[in-house]
Amino acid sequence: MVAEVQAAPRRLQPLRRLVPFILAYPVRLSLTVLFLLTSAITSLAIPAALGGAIDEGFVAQNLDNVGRYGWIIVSIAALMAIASGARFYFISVIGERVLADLRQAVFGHLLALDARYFDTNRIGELTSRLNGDVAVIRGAVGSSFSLALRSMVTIIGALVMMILTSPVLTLAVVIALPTVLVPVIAFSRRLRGMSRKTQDALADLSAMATEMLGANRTVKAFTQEAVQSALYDERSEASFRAETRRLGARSVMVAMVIFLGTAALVGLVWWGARSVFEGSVSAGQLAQFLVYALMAAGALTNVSEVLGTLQMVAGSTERLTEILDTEPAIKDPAVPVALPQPPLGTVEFDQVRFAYDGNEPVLSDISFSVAKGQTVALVGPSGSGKSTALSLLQRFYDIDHGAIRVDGIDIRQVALHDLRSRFAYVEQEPIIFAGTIEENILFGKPGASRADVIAASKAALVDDFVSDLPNGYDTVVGERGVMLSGGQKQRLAIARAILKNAPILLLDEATSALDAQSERLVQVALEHLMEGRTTLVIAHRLATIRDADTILVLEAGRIIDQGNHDQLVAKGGRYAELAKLQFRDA
Ligand SMILES: Nc1ncnc2c1ncn2[C@@H]1O[C@H](COP(=O)(O)OP(=O)(O)OP(=O)(O)O)[C@@H](O)[C@H]1O
Repeated sequence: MVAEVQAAPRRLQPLRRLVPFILAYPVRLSLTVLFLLTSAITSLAIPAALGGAIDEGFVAQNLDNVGRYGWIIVSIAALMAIASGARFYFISVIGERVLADLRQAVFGHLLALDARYFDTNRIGELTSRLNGDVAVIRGAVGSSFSLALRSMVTIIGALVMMILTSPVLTLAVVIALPTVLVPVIAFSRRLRGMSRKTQDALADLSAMATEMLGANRTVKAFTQEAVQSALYDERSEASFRAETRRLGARSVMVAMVIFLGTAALVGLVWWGARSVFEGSVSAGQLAQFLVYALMAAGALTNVSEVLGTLQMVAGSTERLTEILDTEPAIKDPAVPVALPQPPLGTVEFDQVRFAYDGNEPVLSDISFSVAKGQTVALVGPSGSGKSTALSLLQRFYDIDHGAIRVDGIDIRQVALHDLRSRFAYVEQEPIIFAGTIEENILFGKPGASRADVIAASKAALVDDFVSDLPNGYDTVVGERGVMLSGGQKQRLAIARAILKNAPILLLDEATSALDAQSERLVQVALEHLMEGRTTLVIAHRLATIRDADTILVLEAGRIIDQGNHDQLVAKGGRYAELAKLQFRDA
């Protein structure tokens, strides 16, 4: 919203950011300029030939000359047609190319941004920038840029030809010009701020649609259809009103240009007729001059129209470059330290303290270590900071104090890719993508062979249900895996983690129990996954913590107790209470 206030004085400046994208294609750009100039020059030659036809043909009553000039005009027109077509093609292709590059750059950059960025920005708003704003630029880069360039060349060319044709008449035009230009410029200023506002309103709208459509089951379950629909209507109406205001202002501007332009033209014709009667200008010259003046005026109108569009493009470009300019807070170190090879699989938290956005610490003074192959269970009431600990280990956020080490190396000294390659993460609510079963498993290790996928599936007991599906591994599972049961989704996520074959397993156990049969299958799959790996598990099942080498009991972001199950039970106290209340099958 701050940017919206700043958008006005910056005017078309954001467009400069598109320049490097365009300059990346020098050959296409040169061809565009070549055809642009050819089409402009040829279109300027036609009125000159017309003037000749009038003076040497019509006024001199010489039909041969009329024919000769006719042929000249047709030849020029042919050249102009070819050049115009080629110009349209090349500039459109550049437009599409720039667009694809921009879209790719923004998406790639978004994926590289850190967790905190996504905590504070709405996903729907970001996808709207990626789609809506890119579309605005697409609409303009091909047509408006082309029109703006062509109009500018035409204005300059026509002006030169006007001076060559009749300096006196040109002087008259130059004197009359400000009466048209001044109001137009004043008005286009008002249009500026309006553009970004309408874009923001649109982004808001599309963010809401993305969110609500994604959550359509929740909407239905809470019978929120009418309420959300009304809310959407309200915002849609706001967007409509903003757009209407902008269109109104733009229409007034167009009307103004038409009226002032016509009035100026009538004055010019009168002044020209006077010059012809006085004998200082020939009839052919006047006709020629008027066509140039009309061309210049037409081009000027185009410029005023294009200016409105370009301001919109500037707004969209700005919203996209804002993303490109956002530096990820979590980055690779300048000189990354390599993790040991082969991996040791050890984890160490050393007096770690962390707070989300400078609030109360969510974790304080957290110290523990996990040896190779050990299983450490994190338990504690909701909100005690268990998930946060796993996020910190994967460096989704940077800690405020202390150190986290993997294989003895501070994770801030390691390249992010290397660090995260060391973990297999199984989330509480596994994320399943809209593709096929195989694609979902391959997410763990892109490029793995079908045989490896099947081996992982077998270990995760995914193979069982996949072989019953009509399309097997090529079965499309629907957005977020809606076509799979809860247990199947969990096993699919486990297969993905098995395929990744990382030395350290991070497991966030599902809180809700599946039915006994499903639960048993998931358990077997998990046992296969944990085999030979160091495991950090946020445990909700009694069976899991019973098997853990060490249990860390968290409360309000601190480790209040640790030991194995039997030791902790023997101690009584907080753990025993938790065990009674919190753990499934307790
Ligand atoms: N992205 C975030 N931004 C700000 N605060 C957060 C964020 N994620 C979690 N918190 C806060 O941090 C605290 C610890 O949350 P965390 O998810 O780590 O707890 P948890 O022990 O895993 O809880 P649960 O068992 O309910 O998942 C909570 O008070 C929560 O509100």
